[in-house]
Order: sequence, then C-alpha cells, then structure tokens
Amino acid sequence: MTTLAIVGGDCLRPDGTVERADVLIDKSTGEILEIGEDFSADETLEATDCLVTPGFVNGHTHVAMTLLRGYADDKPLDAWLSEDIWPAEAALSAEDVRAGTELGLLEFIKGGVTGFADMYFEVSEIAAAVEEAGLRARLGHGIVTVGKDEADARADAQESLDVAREFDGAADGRISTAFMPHSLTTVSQEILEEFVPKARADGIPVHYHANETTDEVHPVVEAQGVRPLEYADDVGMLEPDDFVAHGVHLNEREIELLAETGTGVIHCPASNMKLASGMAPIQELLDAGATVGLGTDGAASNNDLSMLDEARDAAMLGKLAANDASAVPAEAVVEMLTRGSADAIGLESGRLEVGGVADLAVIDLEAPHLTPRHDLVSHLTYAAAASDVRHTICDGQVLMRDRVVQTLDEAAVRRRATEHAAAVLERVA
Ligand SMILES: N[C@@H](CCSC[C@H]1O[C@@H](n2cnc3c(=O)[nH]cnc32)[C@H](O)[C@@H]1O)C(=O)O
Ligand SMILES: [Zn+2]
Repeated sequence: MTTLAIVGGDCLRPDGTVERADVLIDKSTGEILEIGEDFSADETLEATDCLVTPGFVNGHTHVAMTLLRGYADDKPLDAWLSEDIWPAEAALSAEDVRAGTELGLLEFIKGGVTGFADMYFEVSEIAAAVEEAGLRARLGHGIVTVGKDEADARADAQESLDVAREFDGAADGRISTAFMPHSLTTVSQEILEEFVPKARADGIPVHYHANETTDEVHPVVEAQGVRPLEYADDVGMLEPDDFVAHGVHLNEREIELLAETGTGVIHCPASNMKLASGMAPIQELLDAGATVGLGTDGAASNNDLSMLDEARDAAMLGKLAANDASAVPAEAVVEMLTRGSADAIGLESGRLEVGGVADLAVIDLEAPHLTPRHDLVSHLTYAAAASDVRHTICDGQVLMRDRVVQTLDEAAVRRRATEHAAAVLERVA
C-alpha cells in the first residue's frame, strides 16, 4: 500500500461542517483511509490555509467544444446550433475532438473538477484522453436523428449503444457510460422506442437534454398531447440512473415525476443565461426532493468550464427565479456542486468521508477575495474561483500539485488545441 496525506487544511465534511483535519489516502485503491491528525504517509500534500473539499463534478458538458469557445456567441439555442455549431462540428475530426477534450480536461483539473458527464462523438478519443488525464467520467455518444434517413438514424443510435457497452469500466473503472439521445425533439420517437429498451436491458443509463427552451416544449406538447417529461416517462426515459440536462421549463407534474422517479437533473445556469433559455425552478426541484447537480454545458455556451463560476451562477439565478433571496442558499449549492452531481450522474464521489473515494480539490484560502474566513461554504459558492484551486486529486492520484498539472503537458495541450481550432475554422469558412 502507498499512502498520501493531505496535511494542514480544513476539511469540508458531508454534513456541511468544516473541521481542521488531515486526510490519509490509500493510493493503490484510491480510498480515503482516515480523517484526523498525525498520520505518517509515503507522500504528503501541503494544505495549510487551504480548504479540502470533495472534487467538483460537472454533471453535463460537451468537453471537446472548447475548440469552439468564443466562435459563435449571442444567439438563441436553435439558431446557434443549426447555423453555427452543427456545421462546425461536422468539420471536426477524431484528432480535433482529442485536442479539444485534452484542453477541457486540463481546464477541469486546474479548476478542481474530478468527475464529469460528457455527451459528444468520437468517444474513443474522449475515453483515451480521460484515461491519460486521470479523471472520472460518464461518457456517451450523442444521437441526433432529425434530417437523417432511417438507416443513418438507426446507425447513430446503434453507435451510442455500442459505445456505452464498449467503454463501460474503462480506465481502471474510472469511465462509465450512458446511452445519449440528444433531446426529445432531435431524436425520433421510433428510435427512442426501439433503442431505450435495449440500453435498459443492459443496465445502461440514459442521458439527454430536456425542457431547455420553450421551443423544445411546445412541439412535444403538440405532437404527443402531454408534457415532454410525461412523454419521456412513456418511452421509459425516467429511471433512477437516468439524468437530464437543463430542466428549465418544467410544470408541477414534471417536477414531481423527476423527484418520484429519482431521475437526476443537471442545472446549467450559465448556459441557460447565455442562450436566454430561461430560469430553472431549482428551489422547487430541491423542495420536491429531486436529485440536482450542476453542469457547465459546452464551452461554446458558457464560455469556460469553471464549476465554481457555475456554483455562483446557480445561487444567483436560483434567487432571481424564485424571487426570493433565501432560495438556493450556499449549502444547497455546495451540495449540488459535489454529491448532487455525483449522485445524479452515478459517480461514486462527492463526499469527504472515510471509505469514500479520494476525489478531492484543495482550495488556497490565502487571497484577498477569500478574506476574512467567516464561512467557507459561503466562500466556495460566492467568492472562490477556479484559479484558487491548489491541488486536485482523483482516485487517490495527484492530478495537480501546486497548480502544476501532473498528467497532461499544459503548454503542449494548449498549443495543440489552438492549432486544431484554427484548422477547423479554416475548413468551415
Ligand atoms: N451525433 C450528433 C452529435 C450530438 S453530440 C451533442 C450535441 O449537443 C450540442 N449541444 C451543446 N450544448 C447544447 C445545449 O445547450 N443544448 C442542446 N444541445 C447542445 C453539441 O453541440 C453537440 O452537437 C451529430 O453528429 O451532430
Ligand atoms: Zn448540452
């Protein structure tokens, strides 16, 4: 057994309290062995004047979209996707996806993110990058059937199923998968009815965008005569392991359905604000007992992958949406940022506790904007930034030590991404 001790810091415990303690980790199993003091360990990470928290979990993203960061801004969802993003994505090669993914994973590690759920294509490249970077992820191939003939639509869905089967358990178990129809309006009913039961039979969860804009709700109501999530329930897409992104426009029955079925909801406040999609009823979802996590969505609709920015946005937007300053308080946000997302996407992390997986972020508190230290949960939600993260640990391995990423060559990853992004834009121009 090789051990790692994180020494000198304050620990954020699952009950929301903060206590002065060291953390002892078994590097071979990636497990937290003890939380206390005076451990002798093979290796130490210095955390004096730092907060040790569960690693942040990005519950919904398209990580390779870092290549399109700043490429198309200031448009609503449908025009943004059909006029800019989809044509650009059609020009992406497997190598481009790899370069964009590595850039995104670098940004994750530098911002204390240890786990994420990703919907994209060229998933074998994404899985290889995740394995190399040392992160934990639930990956899937996004299916779109609109504008495709039956054979192409079925091939896309089959690919999503095949990818989910192939990569489950990859990277020493750090990679899990899901079947990922893009949304209830971009994938046909026939495809959902044929393929969702196949995923279900293999125990594969389903992840999709749902109720993101009103333009996405109305066509379902018209075609099906029921609300989108009632339709999702009818086609078997609301099960405890399933999770939806957004859930902005929900009625009471849909909120109830999400809570009753245990389907996770990933709130993406920055994307919702940037695309002017609307304000998700997060306090109502929490009151109903739904499992709620946070996600950045892709870098083209955010435009960064900072989960600490997302936390602040969730608190701010949650209050505006509820017209109540006490709604979506800091404790609820920190929960969404860590175990809320982890539970929603089915990752075994999000808790700093003995026996838990050692997926951790260490935040440097020695900064003007984190002074004084009245309440560290408040600081995490409202004041801390990705650049305050000092160390990142996933599965017991140190992915970043003193802001130096250990698993990826930062300069090379940034250079490659810059080159690939420029080449893609030349091809679409
Ligand atoms: N197989 C599909 C790709 C689907 S991947 C998932 C898709 O979700 C898109 N996407 C990113 N952000 C959002 C969002 O907020 N709502 C809906 N779709 C999004 C993203 O650009 C990507 O095309 C194809 O070949 O076009
Ligand atoms: Zn998305």
